[in-house]
Amino acid sequence: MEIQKIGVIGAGQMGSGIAQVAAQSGYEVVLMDVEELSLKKGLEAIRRSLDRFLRKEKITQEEADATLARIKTTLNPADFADCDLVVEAIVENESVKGKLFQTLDKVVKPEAVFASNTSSIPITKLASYTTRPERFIGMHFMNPVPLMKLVEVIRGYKTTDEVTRLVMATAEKMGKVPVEVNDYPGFVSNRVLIPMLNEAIQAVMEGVATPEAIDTVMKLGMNHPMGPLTLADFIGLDTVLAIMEVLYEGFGDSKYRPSPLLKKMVQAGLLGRKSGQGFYKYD
Ligand SMILES: CC(=O)CC(=O)SCCNC(=O)CCNC(=O)[C@H](O)C(C)(C)COP(=O)(O)OP(=O)(O)OC[C@H]1O[C@@H](n2cnc3c(N)ncnc32)[C@H](O)[C@@H]1OP(=O)(O)O
Ligand SMILES: NC(=O)c1ccc[n+]([C@@H]2O[C@H](COP(=O)([O-])OP(=O)(O)OC[C@H]3O[C@@H](n4cnc5c(N)ncnc54)[C@H](O)[C@@H]3O)[C@@H](O)[C@H]2O)c1
Repeated sequence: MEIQKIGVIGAGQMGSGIAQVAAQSGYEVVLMDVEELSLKKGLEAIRRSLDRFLRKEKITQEEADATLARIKTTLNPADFADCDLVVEAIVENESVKGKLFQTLDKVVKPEAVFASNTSSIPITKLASYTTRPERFIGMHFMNPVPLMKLVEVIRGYKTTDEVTRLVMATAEKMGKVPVEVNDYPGFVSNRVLIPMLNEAIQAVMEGVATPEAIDTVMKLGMNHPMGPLTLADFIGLDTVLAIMEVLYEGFGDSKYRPSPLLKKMVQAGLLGRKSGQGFYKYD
């Protein structure tokens, strides 16, 4: 089987980035969301990113135009019927993702591969919502997708070798470096990263230091490109909380208990950059 047409569901931070790199790599792309406004915002984010590459002469105007021409948007899952690969990047919630995959399973051709960009939810669990667990896999991109090289590839319990090879090759064609990891909550990336962010949030709650000071310590002390609070705001505090809850539930270990401050901020709608405020304010 060859991948020619890729469906992407969710036009948020990750979905818009995945649609962009897929289209930049020559794939035909269908991008879906629940409302026109989200699709419009997703396309705007893609244009902004392409403009940045244009300014740095990393791409030509023709390449930017061709990339946008390869992306079709829709609100209708039926438009995914002839996709070869469908990548899901919607809210980090198992039952919402499961319901979506049940819908897709009925309309997308049986030989198509389903991939989830989930940050933490076990792939074997998500695959169990479909009738094609052999053709279900985790394809975990990093934020911001156009810049970050890594794609964590996670097999479910029933994922075939053929599907794993196909998805690794697709990630390479997108200019990414696929790394295969086993199917445990948070995989490798978030099992290691997100507890660090949660601990930094705990340090803010306990008054160890201000967010600015904590970020400066990690940037100058550990050469991190972004401090942990800036990164948490960048990822989205709702997503950071959802990942901690998956780790806590998945491992049953109190070391993964989400910070009460994190919970309170999400309850207050302070989700970080995407809501205009988190630990910092954004224009
Ligand atoms: C949660 C999960 O499930 C998994 C995850 O993703 S975990 C999060 C993983 N991601 C990270 O850890 C990101 C850490 N941060 C970084 O690496 C860097 O801050 C960054 C690459 C995001 C930005 O780099 P920066 O130097 O801090 O800021 P900035 O100056 O804005 O950007 C650097 C360059 O990239 C460009 N750039 C940034 N975002 C871009 C985008 N989306 N598209 C195109 N270009 C972009 C900027 O234009 C800038 O270009 P110049 O060199 O010409 O100035
Ligand atoms: N933010 C990150 O740094 C990051 C990195 C890697 C993976 N992820 C994962 O990617 C997924 C998306 O995260 P995000 O940060 O892009 O979130 P986001 O909030 O920016 O975007 C999610 C998008 O999905 C749409 N959506 C929600 N339910 C939908 C449905 N049923 N059908 C179609 N569209 C729907 C929303 O309207 C929104 O536009 C999550 O599983 C997250 O854990 C996030």
